[in-house]
Amino acid sequence: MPIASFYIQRDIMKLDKVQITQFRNLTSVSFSPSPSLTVIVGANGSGKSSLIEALYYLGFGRSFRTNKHSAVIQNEKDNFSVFASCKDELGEALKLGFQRNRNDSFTCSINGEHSNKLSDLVSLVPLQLFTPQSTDLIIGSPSERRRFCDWGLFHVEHDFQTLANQYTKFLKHRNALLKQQASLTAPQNTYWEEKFAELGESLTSIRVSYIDKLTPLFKVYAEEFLPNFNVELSYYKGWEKDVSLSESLVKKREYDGKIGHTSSGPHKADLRLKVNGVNAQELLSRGQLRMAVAALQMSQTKLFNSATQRKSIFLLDDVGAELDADKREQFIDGLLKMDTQVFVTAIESSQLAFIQKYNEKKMFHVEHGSVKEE
Ligand SMILES: Nc1ncnc2c1ncn2[C@@H]1O[C@H](COP(=O)(O)OP(=O)(O)OP(=O)(O)O)[C@@H](O)[C@H]1O
Repeated sequence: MPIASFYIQRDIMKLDKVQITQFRNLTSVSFSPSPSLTVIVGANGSGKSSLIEALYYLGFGRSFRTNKHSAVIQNEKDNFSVFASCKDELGEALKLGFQRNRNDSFTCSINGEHSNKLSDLVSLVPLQLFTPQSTDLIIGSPSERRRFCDWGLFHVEHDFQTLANQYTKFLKHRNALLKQQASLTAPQNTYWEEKFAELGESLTSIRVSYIDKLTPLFKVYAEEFLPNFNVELSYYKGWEKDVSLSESLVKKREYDGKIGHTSSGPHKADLRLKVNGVNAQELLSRGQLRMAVAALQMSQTKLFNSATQRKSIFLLDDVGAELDADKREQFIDGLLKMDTQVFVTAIESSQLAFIQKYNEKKMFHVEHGSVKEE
């Protein structure tokens, strides 16, 4: 039986012990985070972001800083590993692990059972990240925003990943036909386009219904974080309005043939954010863009909680950068109110003076790759 189906009901709640080995400058680190707020403080280069990056591997199987897995493996070592123990919703212990080797192979483990299917692990660890670079969600390419929606769908809709994988397979096949300049209307090829259109429409309807649920939640957070702006979220499905995907594909066949790939479909979709009627990046300051990202992520957290009855994990790296004290507090307050397990890094604890008010917190100090509880 595949591990994922065995563990399908075994949703994790909170990480209660973390062990990181040979990850950047973290040779061997072990700590027990708070189920609520964990604060990690340390000087530049001490290893704070590395610790966040290692946790991120449990939720995504990759880094948010580099595409080269070998860059995070400690110099002169052959692999790194991250282990975490947590309780599932029945209160039973669950042990999760991820190991990546220099030869690029990796292993996920769930209660000692090994798997090389990443989704087995990451489906158990609903995790979001906020860093100073998170403004890419708004100013970056549409793929960033599709990834954002798809994170929610992956964790909320059981069939989403299978559908998305099938769609990608048919997209690749249609693109291959276009590159070979094959006739898409030839009897042996029509199946591919028809099926591609059908999958594309299904993927779109699942995304549209997700965005419909997200939008009212986002409105509430946007009013809180960007009170002086009129913020609107809309979804571009990836082809022209008022026609079906199949009609759009027919219309663009010649054009697609020239460019050698498919120009219509949910792989071209986008989530658009307008502020006072113009694109958000044209009007908002960097700090305000970050607040818009925070509002998007908070609404995603809220939707995740209500759709699954589960709680998620939130990593906030370098929270002092370009978020003023009030906004930091508002952000962390909001996440903790939703019973999210929050990890925050800062260079100095004075950047987080407001955390005194939280009872259930733990503070750690990172120095030259070692972590001590304060
Ligand atoms: N593969 C590696 N092996 C060993 N050390 C590494 C590796 N990659 C990076 N480092 C070192 O790990 C240290 C920790 O970096 P990290 O980015 O975690 O620091 P940080 O505490 O977040 O600092 P800042 O506040 O400047 O962002 C750095 O000194 C870096 O040079």
